[in-house]
Amino acid sequence: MAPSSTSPPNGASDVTNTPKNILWTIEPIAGKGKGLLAAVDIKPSKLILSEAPLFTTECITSMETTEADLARALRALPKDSQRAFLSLHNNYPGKNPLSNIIRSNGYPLGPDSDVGGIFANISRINHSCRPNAVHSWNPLLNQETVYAVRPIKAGEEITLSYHAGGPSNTRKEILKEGFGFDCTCEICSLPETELKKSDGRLIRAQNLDDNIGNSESVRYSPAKVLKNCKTLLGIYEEEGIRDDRLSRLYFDIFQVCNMHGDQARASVWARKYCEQKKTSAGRDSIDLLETMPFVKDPSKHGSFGSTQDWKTEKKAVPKDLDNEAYEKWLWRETA
Ligand SMILES: C[S@@+](CC[C@H](N)C(=O)[O-])C[C@H]1O[C@@H](n2cnc3c(N)ncnc32)[C@H](O)[C@@H]1O
Repeated sequence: MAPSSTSPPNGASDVTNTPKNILWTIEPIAGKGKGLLAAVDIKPSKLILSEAPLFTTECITSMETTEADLARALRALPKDSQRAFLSLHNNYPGKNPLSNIIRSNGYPLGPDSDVGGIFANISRINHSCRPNAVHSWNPLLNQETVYAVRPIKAGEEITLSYHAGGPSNTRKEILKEGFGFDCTCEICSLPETELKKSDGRLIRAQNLDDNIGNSESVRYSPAKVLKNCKTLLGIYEEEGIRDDRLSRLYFDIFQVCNMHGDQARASVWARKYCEQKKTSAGRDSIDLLETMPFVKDPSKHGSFGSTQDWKTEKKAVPKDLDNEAYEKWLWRETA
C-alpha cells in the first residue's frame, strides 16, 4: 500500500493530500490491481487531486525511437520520479516496457492535445462506466485535476471514465481494444436484468444524443430536439451520470435555444453549463471561463440567431414562477 500522505515524487505536485488533509489512499482493489479509495466522505465539487505529470510524451521524436526517447527522458528525472514511473501498471508486459507503461497510464493533456502525461497518483485511478470523479487538464495550473462529481463515501473507490457511453457490450469492446482490460465496474457487474435495463436506457441515450448533435434537426425541428434533450437529461439522472456528458448536454441545450434567438433560456443553460464545469473542473476551468461571457450575453456566441423563431431578450427569464412552472417555461412547454 502507498499511502497518499507520503510526499509526492519530484515533479508531481499534490496540493490536497498533505498529511493534514488525506482524502484518499492507494490500495489493492479486487480484480483491478491498485486504485484510489476515499479516506473520508467527499462531496461533489471537491478537488480530490491536482497533479503535474511525472513527465510527458513530448520527448518522443519518432515512432522508431519511442522507447529510446522515453528511456532518455526517464533517466533525466530524479530517482524517486523514475521509481514512481516504473512502478506504474503495465497492461502489455513484454517488449517496449516504457511505451507500454505510457500506453497503460497516459492521459492526453487537454481534449485536443497529442501530448500525453503520466501521473504518479492520477494514473492509479481505475475506470468506471459511471464515474464519481472527473479529470481534466488545467492549462493555467499546468496540472491535471480530479474533482468529485457525485458524493463519495469513505471507503468507496474513486473512479474516472477512460471512455464514456453506449451499452455495456460496446463499452466493454472499446475498453478491451483501446485499454486492454475487461471492465468490472459497478455498472458492467450489475445483475443481468438490471444491466439489460441500464443498456436499454443507454442505447436510447445514444440515439437521443445523435439527434441532438444533428445540425439539420437543430435547425428545422428544434422543439423536438429540446424534448429529446429533456428525455436525455432524465436518463442521465436515472443512470447517475454526472460526468462530462452532463455538461456537454447543457451546452447543447444552450446552443439549440441560442440558435433560434431565445437568449433568456440560452443564458440559463449557459449558467448551468458553467456551474457543472465548476463542479467537475473547478472555478479556474478554461471551459467555464470561456463560457461565462455567454451567460451575460448569449448573442456573442457563434451559435446565436440563425433564426429568431424563439426570440426572447435575456432579461425575459421569469423570476416569480414556482419550480414546476419554471421548469415548464425552461423546456418551452407553456402555451
Ligand atoms: C491507469 S491503470 C489504473 C491503475 C491500476 N489499477 C494500477 O494498479 O496501477 C489502468 C489499469 O487498471 C485496471 N483497471 C482499471 N479500471 C478497471 C475496471 N473498471 N475493470 C477492471 N480493471 C480495471 C486495468 O488493468 C487497466 O489496464
